[in-house]
Amino acid sequence: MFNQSSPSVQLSSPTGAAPLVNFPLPSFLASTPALPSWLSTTLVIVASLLVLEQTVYKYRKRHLPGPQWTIPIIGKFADSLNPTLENYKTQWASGALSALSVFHIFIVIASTNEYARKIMNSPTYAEPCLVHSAKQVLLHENWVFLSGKPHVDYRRGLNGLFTRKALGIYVAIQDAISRQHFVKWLAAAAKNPKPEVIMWTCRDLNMETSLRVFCGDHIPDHAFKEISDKYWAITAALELVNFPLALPGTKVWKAIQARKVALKWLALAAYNSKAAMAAGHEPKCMLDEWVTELADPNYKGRREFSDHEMSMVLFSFLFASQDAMSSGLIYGFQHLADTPEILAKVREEQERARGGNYDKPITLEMMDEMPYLKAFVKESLRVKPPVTMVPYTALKAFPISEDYTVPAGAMVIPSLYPSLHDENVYPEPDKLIPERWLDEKSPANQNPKNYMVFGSGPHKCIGIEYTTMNIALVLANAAVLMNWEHHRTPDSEEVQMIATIFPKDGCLMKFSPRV
Ligand code: HEM
Repeated sequence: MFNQSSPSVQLSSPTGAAPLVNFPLPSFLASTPALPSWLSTTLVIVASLLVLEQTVYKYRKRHLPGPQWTIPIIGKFADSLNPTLENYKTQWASGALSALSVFHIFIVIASTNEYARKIMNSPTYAEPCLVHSAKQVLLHENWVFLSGKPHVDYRRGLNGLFTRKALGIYVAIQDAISRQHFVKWLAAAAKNPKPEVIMWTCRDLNMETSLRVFCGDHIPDHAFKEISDKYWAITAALELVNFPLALPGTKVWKAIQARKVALKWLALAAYNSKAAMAAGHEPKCMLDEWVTELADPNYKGRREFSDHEMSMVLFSFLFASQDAMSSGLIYGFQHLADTPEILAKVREEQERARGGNYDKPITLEMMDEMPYLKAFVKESLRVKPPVTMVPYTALKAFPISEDYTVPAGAMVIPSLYPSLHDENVYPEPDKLIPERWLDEKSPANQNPKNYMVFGSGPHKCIGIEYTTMNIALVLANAAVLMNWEHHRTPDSEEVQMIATIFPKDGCLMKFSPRV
């Protein structure tokens, strides 16, 4: 195909020194005098652009493991459309840092705990970009995209929404909603002798819990349904890199429409909450807590938040929690069903902590008496971490190691999964062993930096206590009110990656009342 005596395209290095590449043109281009000049010019331009693309890729990748060439224009787009944990495991195994490219977005993947934490703790070099579509979906002005001091200050103002006092309000809502959903689950199971996929039922439970915790009664019931029905469009758009234009009909466009609906209702809730608190009502949800805190004369931070701004904050919480929490709940159910000895211990603890009275709503004080359940939740999230990696963007050239600098503008992805499956810290890393969290001297407890389920650094998850409390509470009520059998399939242990991770078969369960 290539002829040594053909003319060549030369590309200079950025320093202007020797050419980086001297690429011979294919002989059919060089020696076809019959081609019209416009066509040969076009072909030369196209060939030059293709060569440039490869050269830039190789220049950025340098010695990192990864494909030697990138597929023209789209790169590894096909893989990013259908990501698998197996492919990522191969990528992680290829090196502490490795590279690939999708739609000209150069991506560096970090697999070790050291590099993952370095990326997440270097705010001057890198900031979270979540996924490529996140700014379109969440809106550019959303607080989660702030960095440095403005981010720290804004976040400090939100910490009041996750205090123990606030969690005490939320726990009552979570308890009531989980019971209502279990009644529905049992009624549906009584009518249908076959096991059912719990992927959707868990997502519905989580959506209603989140919206009621965030908004209480400040939005009507049909708003829950509308947000819930449309939310899948947002999940579906969370590919690492999407088709670049949000044209009508594309996944990102559909996600934007769903966000508009959610923001409309959340802003109405903010408006109603402000009115209710001004009228002297008791705080009953997260918004009420927020509005009350802002009105407290001792409160030091910023006091004015528009309804739209509040709606964007709540939407950031919904966005951060809907997929991750649903994943955590589904694997919680699956893990308990697959390990009856652990479920038996959870039930024994429930008996002790609740004195056998399961009609009484769970309180935070009761949850303090459930260390085994909390250890189980922590371990279940470790074995199957909902978030396996968190994409960041390099704000400037980022000298991540002695011999490699991530180019400015590249995506740089700290992977969480490998840290959570490090066998030096978690012997038998794929095995579910809640006890490893009950022994303070265990390697798991001695190496807290490896527990990356919620990230690390200034953007570490703000909802950690909220999350563990909610998953623990749902499983606590489920364990005492229901029995459930896992219908195992060849795909039960296979992982499907849709923003977060789920069992590939959707997790088939058969529920029955516990009498
Ligand atoms: C199983 C459930 C959850 C998991 C696994 C999870 C995990 C994470 C991870 C890995 C990050 C990125 C951290 C980083 O960049 O260092 C994050 C950020 C965040 N999470 Fe969560 N999360 C969960 C639930 C929640 C919930 C329930 C909320 C809110 C109610 C929430 C709110 C947030 C927010 C707002 C951020 C961005 C924080 C910032 O930029 O400062 N998450 N979460």
